[in-house]
Amino acid sequence: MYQVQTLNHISPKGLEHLGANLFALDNEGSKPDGILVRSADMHNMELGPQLLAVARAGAGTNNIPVADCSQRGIVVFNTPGANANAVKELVLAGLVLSGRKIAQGIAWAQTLIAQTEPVAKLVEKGKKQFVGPELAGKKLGVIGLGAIGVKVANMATHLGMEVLGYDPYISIDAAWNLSRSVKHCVNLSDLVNQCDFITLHIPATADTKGMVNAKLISQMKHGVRILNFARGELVNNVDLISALKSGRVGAYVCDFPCEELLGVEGCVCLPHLGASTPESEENCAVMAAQELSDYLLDGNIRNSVNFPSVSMPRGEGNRICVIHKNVPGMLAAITDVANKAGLNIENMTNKSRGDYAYTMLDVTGLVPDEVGSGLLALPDIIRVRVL
Ligand SMILES: NC(=O)c1ccc[n+]([C@@H]2O[C@H](COP(=O)([O-])OP(=O)(O)OC[C@H]3O[C@@H](n4cnc5c(N)ncnc54)[C@H](O)[C@@H]3O)[C@@H](O)[C@H]2O)c1
Ligand SMILES: O=C(O)CC[C@@H](O)C(=O)O
Repeated sequence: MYQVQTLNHISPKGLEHLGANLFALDNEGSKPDGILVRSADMHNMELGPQLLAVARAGAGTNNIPVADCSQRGIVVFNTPGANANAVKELVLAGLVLSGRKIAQGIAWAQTLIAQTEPVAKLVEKGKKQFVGPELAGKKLGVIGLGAIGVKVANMATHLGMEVLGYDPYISIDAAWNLSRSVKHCVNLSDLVNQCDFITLHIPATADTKGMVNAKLISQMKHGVRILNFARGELVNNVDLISALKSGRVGAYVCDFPCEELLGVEGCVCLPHLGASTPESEENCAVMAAQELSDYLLDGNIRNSVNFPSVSMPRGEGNRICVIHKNVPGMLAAITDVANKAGLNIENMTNKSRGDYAYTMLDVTGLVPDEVGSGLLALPDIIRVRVL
């Protein structure tokens, strides 16, 4: 029985994929084998030696200590694309909110109840302060053309916008899905200096944190409207607030409120609602639970952010799963231990990713305990499981 801890609310539709006879859900989680998480910050969490995997029901994994997990042989999964439509739809709202001063208009309309003049008269007198531009005919810059960025870019072409995209690491799949009317920018300056609206769809990493700063803003068009449904850390808030005050930035719509942004004129903060639809919560939970179950029960890895994708159909015998360093001689050393134990290797697969690699052997015959201990005694072996 595997113990699974949930650190956030995970849609019950996803949890149904963890069969009650094989998995025990334990929210106190003293010694979980697997963790299901959404946005809970795991950086200061103590991760026990028994922990095998963390499945993020969502896209961003910056709340998880991924490098530390890799070193300890903990597989981290995410759910690529599972919430992309939900975010795309909220970006549509964000585009309109950034231009038409809707949030400010709604807040103002609420104040009219206390006035002496009739509300309808006050509305017609006051509405001119909330005039804002249409989207059609304007230029939208999409930074990051992954699962969400591609959907946003394609949607914007249907709104009559001219769309420019920047992503030096775009995947082949994403490129195939991108509308051919999206203009490809080879550098960021080329995108930011011509766009009326800019939307961010990149992960928060050491390279991207604080990417929207005074220097980049100085290259943008005066009055540019910026949307951030990716991560708060991508934007230097001090620089952004000063640009909002000077009018260089016309509006900032973001999904990541923080102390300094609240109450700033021109800034519209949503409470991290990008993925908050029943459909997306369910998609993410189902995908994350399936990934976790497939790894815990059969050792297969799909959609990991720190280990390679490795899957093999399960045969009759035992399966030996080995997480190891990506260094020469490992396969020979692993198969040598199996051979010495008299095991016949029926099927085998091995893949590497960066500094790490994963090998699975399907063997006939019972696997003696000394195989596990023999493998673990080898240099550069991180984790061994016999399933
Ligand atoms: N607001 C929300 O609730 C919500 C929901 C989902 C995702 N997100 C955030 O949005 C991000 C993107 O999600 P996704 O599903 O599209 O992820 P994704 O991995 O499919 O796409 C990210 C894209 O960014 C590109 N990229 C990376 N570094 C870049 C850089 N320096 N410049 C330009 N492009 C760069 C990658 O090549 C990739 O194509 C996530 O990492 C997450 O932080 C937020
Ligand atoms: O779980 C959520 O509500 C947000 C998820 C989102 O930030 C993501 O990166 O996928």
